[in-house]
Amino acid sequence: MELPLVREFFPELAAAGVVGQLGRLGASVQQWNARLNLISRKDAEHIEEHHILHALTLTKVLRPGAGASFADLGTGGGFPGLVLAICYPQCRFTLVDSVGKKIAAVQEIARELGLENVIGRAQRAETLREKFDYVTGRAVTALPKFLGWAQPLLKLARAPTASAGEPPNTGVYYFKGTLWREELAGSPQQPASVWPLEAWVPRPFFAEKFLLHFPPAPLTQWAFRAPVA
Ligand SMILES: C[S@@+](CC[C@H](N)C(=O)[O-])C[C@H]1O[C@@H](n2cnc3c(N)ncnc32)[C@H](O)[C@@H]1O
Repeated sequence: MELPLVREFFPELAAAGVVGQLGRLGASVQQWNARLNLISRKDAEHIEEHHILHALTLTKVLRPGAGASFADLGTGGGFPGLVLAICYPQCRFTLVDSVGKKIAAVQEIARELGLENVIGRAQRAETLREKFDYVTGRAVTALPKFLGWAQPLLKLARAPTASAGEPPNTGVYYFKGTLWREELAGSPQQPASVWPLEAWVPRPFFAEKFLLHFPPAPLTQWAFRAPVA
């Protein structure tokens, strides 16, 4: 699969030689989608923009060092997890979804692409007990609930970044529309950074879509309970 938009908006990835792998990922997910509803039919037709490009916006801010560990919660057809696994072969990715057949497909896609840095977990995110440097998610559940699953999975000690001297940027990365403000109103846990995706990919599909970053927080900060009405 040719990826002209990826080449246009992520020339650094073309230089890094990963566009071919991303194209094979797109083709493989489309093939699987014909058998199994991994992603919606409309999204499958626009897989480059809706899934690959969307997930790639994370590479504008992530700088994981070698050996860093990621959990992608509610990965569905492997987004953003599989895209990141291609971009960061030096890191380890645990892709989690409660639907077993989606994880079976994601594992098969990873095998077809020769991605040795991916493992799948068919289980509910809230039952995970491992620790990770990064937790990612898109379109999984409301933010307070997602943060409640994700924060306990984060290592509190910061992992090294790829370039010495850069600030540590581990934590939770979640994609969300403008609703994020409403969902976190009154919560002590506010994002440390909010990036509008349109700044990186100025196309209508990315309008009002954001990437939010929450650094690892001690228990007292993430265990927020909404006040009883
Ligand atoms: C709308 S899909 C999004 C999939 C993918 N993140 C994407 O952006 O294309 C939401 C996924 O979250 C999964 N999910 C929902 N609740 C979950 C939970 N508690 N633990 C693990 N996966 C969950 C669903 O099975 C589904 O595959």
